[in-house]
Amino acid sequence: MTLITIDRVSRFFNDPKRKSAVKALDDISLKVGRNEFLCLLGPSGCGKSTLLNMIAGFDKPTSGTVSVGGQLVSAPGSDRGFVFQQPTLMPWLTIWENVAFHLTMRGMDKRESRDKAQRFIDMVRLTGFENHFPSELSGGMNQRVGIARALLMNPEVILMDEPFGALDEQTRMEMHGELVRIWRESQSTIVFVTHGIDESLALGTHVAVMSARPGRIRELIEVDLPRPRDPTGPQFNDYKRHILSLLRPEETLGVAA
Ligand SMILES: Nc1ncnc2c1ncn2[C@@H]1O[C@H](COP(=O)(O)OP(=O)(O)OP(=O)(O)O)[C@@H](O)[C@H]1O
Repeated sequence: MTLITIDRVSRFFNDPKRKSAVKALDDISLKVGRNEFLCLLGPSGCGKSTLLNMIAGFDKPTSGTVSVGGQLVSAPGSDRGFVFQQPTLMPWLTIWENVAFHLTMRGMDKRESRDKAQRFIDMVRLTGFENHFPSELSGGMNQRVGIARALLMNPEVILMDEPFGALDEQTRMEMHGELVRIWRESQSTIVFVTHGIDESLALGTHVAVMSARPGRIRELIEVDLPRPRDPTGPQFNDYKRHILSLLRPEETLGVAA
């Protein structure tokens, strides 16, 4: 069942200094089904974040439409949780207060919001760190707090913009395993921006490969690999080779010539 529909979306940004317009996205159409894990993959500047921001309602298409759950997106809403590249936690609040931030902002009683936050603190495996402050946790742990905060609102879809980009390789791989477990447990739909081919293949049920600016969808690939995925396995490498050929068509032609 389709949850997100991106229909013929283009986005131009005005560049007043150069008196020109930047075409960031060109006629993008894409459907994301409920419970899917879609990775938006492409080179730097191809418009991945711009597309994600439109699903979030932070930005609007120049033409075309984005809808979530059959509703046209025109502004941010609690049906869409967002996890940023940096965890964006409030350093003066404890972990549980950060996770429960949106509830307390809405005036929910402290005890009730603490109880609600606990389920998600447990889910991201931070039990025991409830009263710590962000500065006392590692980068990966803080990113888990950001994920718990997004999950708490029980959104239809979780939007993630390169959330593990700042982590070391080993922690990133550990976070991949955790995120897949959380995605399954919470039965959520995830749209995840990355420029890592391995990362997209480790996580996604689908990978939308985008071309360099102006961003277009080169191919939507369904990833039919068992989990946990083996990044050294032959099938994984077949997918990787295919994605590389989509991302570097000019270079491939150059080599062939
Ligand atoms: N607010 C803005 N004003 C002007 N140009 C913008 C704006 N936001 C994005 N762009 C341009 O749109 C294009 C796409 O940017 P975007 O950040 O979406 O790419 P990206 O694929 O997410 O890149 P990265 O992987 O480096 O984060 C870029 O050329 C960028 O300069």
